[in-house]
Amino acid sequence: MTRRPNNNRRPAATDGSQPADKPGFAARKVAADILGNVVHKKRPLDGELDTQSGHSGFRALAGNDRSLVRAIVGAGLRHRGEIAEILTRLLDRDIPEKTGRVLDILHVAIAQMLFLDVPDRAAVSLAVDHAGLDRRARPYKGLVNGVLRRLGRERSDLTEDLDAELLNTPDWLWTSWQEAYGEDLARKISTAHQKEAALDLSVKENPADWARRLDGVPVGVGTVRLFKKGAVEALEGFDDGAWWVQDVAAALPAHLLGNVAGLKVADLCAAPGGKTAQLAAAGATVTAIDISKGRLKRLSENMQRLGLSVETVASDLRSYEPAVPFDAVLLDAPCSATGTIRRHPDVPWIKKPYDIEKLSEIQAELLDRVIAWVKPGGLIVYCTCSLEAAEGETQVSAFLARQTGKIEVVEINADEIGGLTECITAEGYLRCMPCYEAGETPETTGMDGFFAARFRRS
Ligand SMILES: C[S@@+](CC[C@H](N)C(=O)[O-])C[C@H]1O[C@@H](n2cnc3c(N)ncnc32)[C@H](O)[C@@H]1O
Repeated sequence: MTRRPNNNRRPAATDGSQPADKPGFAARKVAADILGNVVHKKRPLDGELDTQSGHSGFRALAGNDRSLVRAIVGAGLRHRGEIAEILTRLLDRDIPEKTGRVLDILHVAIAQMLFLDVPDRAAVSLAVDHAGLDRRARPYKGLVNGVLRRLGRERSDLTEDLDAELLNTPDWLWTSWQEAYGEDLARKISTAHQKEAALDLSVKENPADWARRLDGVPVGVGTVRLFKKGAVEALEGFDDGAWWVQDVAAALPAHLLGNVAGLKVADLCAAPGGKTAQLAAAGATVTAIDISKGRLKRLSENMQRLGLSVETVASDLRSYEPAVPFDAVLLDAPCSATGTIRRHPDVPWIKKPYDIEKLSEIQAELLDRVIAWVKPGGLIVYCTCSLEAAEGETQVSAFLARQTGKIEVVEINADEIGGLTECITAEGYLRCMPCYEAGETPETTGMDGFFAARFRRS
């Protein structure tokens, strides 16, 4: 009987060791898997990188390899359009679908060669090993080797004239930003997305003192910005519940309700509780409502650490009715989260225009419902961490047209948001942009894209 060749046998490296055992191989393989899961299967990156419930290969890695995976996937997503364009310059024809992970392997290698401090030699050799060990990619091992070596040799020619801002933004998002803000601002937004965000903390009190203690800078209103990396749990004040992680822009909407001490405030779509904590720390009696029991559990854990007491309600706001109206309402509506791309570089590649359509329908429904949940004369703040006008400015225009006479806009003043005049629109709304700065800081690290509008019930 003639034996069929065993295509699944692992090839040995020249020194006799298996390529899969080489240092750094496991991290590259996991990076290609995760990149593929995000881009092709639309799985959120945070879920894949969760150390408890994420990708099994990621969970099995040591700490330094996990950091490497985060860096590779982050660069691969931030620069995805540039990498794809470089590949079209390198390849004579498209790589067919049936080649399995070949494209992901190439993206991972190019991300390292062009955007991380990894020697070409290591990136190329591990990519070639990976292709050799993957049953469907194996026939393309030579192509992977040839393409990556050519990139190493002809790097400057192949990367010339790349329109990074345009390439790294999916067409539909580019069109949306260009139509809403013009090309110049669309480019600045895209440029800001190439850079990782700083670590922003909302402090319960005394931001100047906490900035000194944590080696940070006070920005916005009650935010301390840090530029060092590392585990937040190890920072001073974490165990004592002195602060919580929250982008400077995300911290602004809660301030728009003014002095909430002694008021009954509904925090709608509250989990994991960044704004709940602000309101409770400012002395409000907070009812935090969210559809997700799991996320509310996290909110409760967060409040416990912070020593804050709030009521939690698990409910779909599309059917919820309060027993009595609140003094004020904050609606942080579910949205596309395109304002958080600096922190979540997967967002452009997992969201679609259809998501914006569906989400803006829910936002409109919630906006119409909440008017009755606040006492006459009470304030409603609506906000989204989105750059899309459909979830911000045009959403609110349509709301005002539907509810004429029942509500009025209360314009936002720059003094209420730490003097960030750039973030106030002509209509008196809040429009934060990733390319805006939150104050004078040693690094330009911007802020999340956020929209907020304030209304008073008639
Ligand atoms: C942007 S997040 C909220 C962030 C939160 N406000 C904070 O500051 O930490 C949106 C939240 O809306 C919740 N949500 C989505 N649809 C909902 C609905 N129909 N009713 C209630 N909550 C909903 C989600 O579970 C999610 O926690």
